[in-house]
Amino acid sequence: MIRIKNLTKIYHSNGIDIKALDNVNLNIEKGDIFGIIGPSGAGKSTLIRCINMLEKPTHGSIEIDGVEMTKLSPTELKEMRKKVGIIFQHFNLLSSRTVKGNVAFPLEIAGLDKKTIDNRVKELLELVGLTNKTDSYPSQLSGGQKQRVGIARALANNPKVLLCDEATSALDPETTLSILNLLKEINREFGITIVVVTHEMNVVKQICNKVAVMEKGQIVEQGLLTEIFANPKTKIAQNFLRSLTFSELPEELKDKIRNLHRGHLEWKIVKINFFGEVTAEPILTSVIKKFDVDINVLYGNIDHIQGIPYGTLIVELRGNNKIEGVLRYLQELGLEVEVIDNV
Ligand SMILES: Nc1ncnc2c1ncn2[C@@H]1O[C@H](COP(=O)(O)OP(=O)(O)OP(=O)(O)O)[C@@H](O)[C@H]1O
Repeated sequence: MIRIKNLTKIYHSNGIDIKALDNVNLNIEKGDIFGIIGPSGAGKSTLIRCINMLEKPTHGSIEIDGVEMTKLSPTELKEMRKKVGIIFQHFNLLSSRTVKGNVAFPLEIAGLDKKTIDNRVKELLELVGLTNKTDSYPSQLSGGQKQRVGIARALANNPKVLLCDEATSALDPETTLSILNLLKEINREFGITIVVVTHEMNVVKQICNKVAVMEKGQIVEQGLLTEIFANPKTKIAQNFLRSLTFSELPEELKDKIRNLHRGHLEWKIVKINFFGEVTAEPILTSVIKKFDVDINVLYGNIDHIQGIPYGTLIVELRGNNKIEGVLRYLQELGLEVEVIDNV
């Protein structure tokens, strides 16, 4: 559906060259919800804006549905852009137009007659759940409602691809979830391919089937979300996954740890992060059997991404001269292990 080959984008700013994209190669298949993640400045927005030629690549090729985007005339590009909708972090609505007027805008530009436009706008507002806001202005809407208008507008010309540039970054978690559910529904119902640029792993976790990780203008890792999740190869992907577990201990847990009765045995508080097929329970059982230590589970949190478990366990290990061996064993099993010294 989208084939990107050797894509490079260099910005020229105040006499210096900034290589925002450095030889990017990417294949996005029809029906994918494809996540592009990476830290600030990695080149995510530049990449998504190159896909619909809002940014002109310095070199390389972008093919959508068999059409080479970089070679189109202005008229051909205008026609092709109807196939590629885009939504933005700050919605980019026209403040002087009502909800209806915003959604109608691309249809007016396409030169459709008033009756067709009215019918299509009605259909779109029903789809995004905004029929009761038809005549409201953007300033009268919540962030989530504004993004729903953005989505209706982006879908107006029946695109094959929907690009989402940090589309939920300005929204609270609950509203984010409702927008992500709407995107999922659109993907399922109309088979629209969706490309999602985000710096939040949580967004990717909710909706994407595939993901590419970007760093310094390059794609450093890509594949099925489940594969990357089960076996992240780069440091940056590992860090993104870590953002799904918690880094700061809850106060109640700190109190609990401070008040533990220790006795005379050697002890350590250990945080274990696990992703993928390695699940916690059999591991703890085998540690107890193998090392003859006591394990006191202080905290546990397990969630799933598309059926794959991940989570955090905080345990107290007790047992003289055994603990270092346990830590090594857990690491060998591929678990991320951290000794918590100070709480
Ligand atoms: N119009 C521009 N002119 C000059 N440099 C730019 C321009 N747009 C982006 N850049 C630079 O290109 C690099 C990539 O920027 P880009 O916005 O694509 O990254 P990003 O991953 O989307 O970051 P963020 O998550 O902060 O939006 C950065 O170094 C940025 O400063």
